[in-house]
Amino acid sequence: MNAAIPVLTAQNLVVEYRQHRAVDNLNLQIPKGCVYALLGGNGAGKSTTISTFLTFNRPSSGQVLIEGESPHANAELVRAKLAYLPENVALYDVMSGLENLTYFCTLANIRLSNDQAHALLLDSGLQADAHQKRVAAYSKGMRQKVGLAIASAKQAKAMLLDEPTSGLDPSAANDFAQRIRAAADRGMAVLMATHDLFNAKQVADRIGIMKNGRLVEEFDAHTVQHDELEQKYLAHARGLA
Ligand SMILES: Nc1ncnc2c1ncn2[C@@H]1O[C@H](COP(=O)(O)OP(=O)(O)OP(=O)(O)O)[C@@H](O)[C@H]1O
Repeated sequence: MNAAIPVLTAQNLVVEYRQHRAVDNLNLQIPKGCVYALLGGNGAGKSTTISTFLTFNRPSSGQVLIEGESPHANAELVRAKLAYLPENVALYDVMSGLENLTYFCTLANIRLSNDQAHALLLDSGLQADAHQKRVAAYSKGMRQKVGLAIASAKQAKAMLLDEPTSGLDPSAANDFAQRIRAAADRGMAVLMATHDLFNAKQVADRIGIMKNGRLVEEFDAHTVQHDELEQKYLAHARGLA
């Protein structure tokens, strides 16, 4: 792949539900190794953007691209290149974390040895004594770690996360943020929709604020302090920006 091509691109993306424009001329580029946090109030269009990359929605006009190719023209791209962690990671409750990981990898034609599966779970932060326990007994944070292990095993080029830290206690949210950062540092591109400004500041390289389907502001996360970020966010939410 040409290194100059971003992993995830939205080009003049418009997504409409009947008459309602949920995403309005969105332009985004997320290169390898970048964590992009998409902020915005309820109904801003964040989840619709993520769903469009996953081909759950079709663009009304414009396009999304994965490494320069449209997943709407080649559906295989989503399976081969993306990992998706929704707010509640869908796993089989009757199986252990280890069994879920190997099962989902088998579906993706990836064979893991027992040692590789344990190593992936450990690397994703799931403590060893939980690997063989049924997922029914897992906390939300533990389920997410299995989701991260699946994403790592797939060697996904990009990970899409919707509200990943909602409902996690501060310590679990911090731990999760560090795992996301580590995945990006290994080269993954990450698009994360979140209401968690603290987490966004902590983990992201770029931050975009959406309102009424439009990207109203975008900046380098390292150039703003947490309180500035909160002020920017509130100014857009209150219509003052
Ligand atoms: N399946 C759907 N059918 C019709 N309208 C929808 C559908 N999904 C979302 N919408 C509308 O599209 C707009 C954008 O919704 P979206 O869920 O993308 O926002 P969001 O920024 O993710 O919000 P939240 O933070 O509440 O999850 C909203 O006005 C929402 O009501």
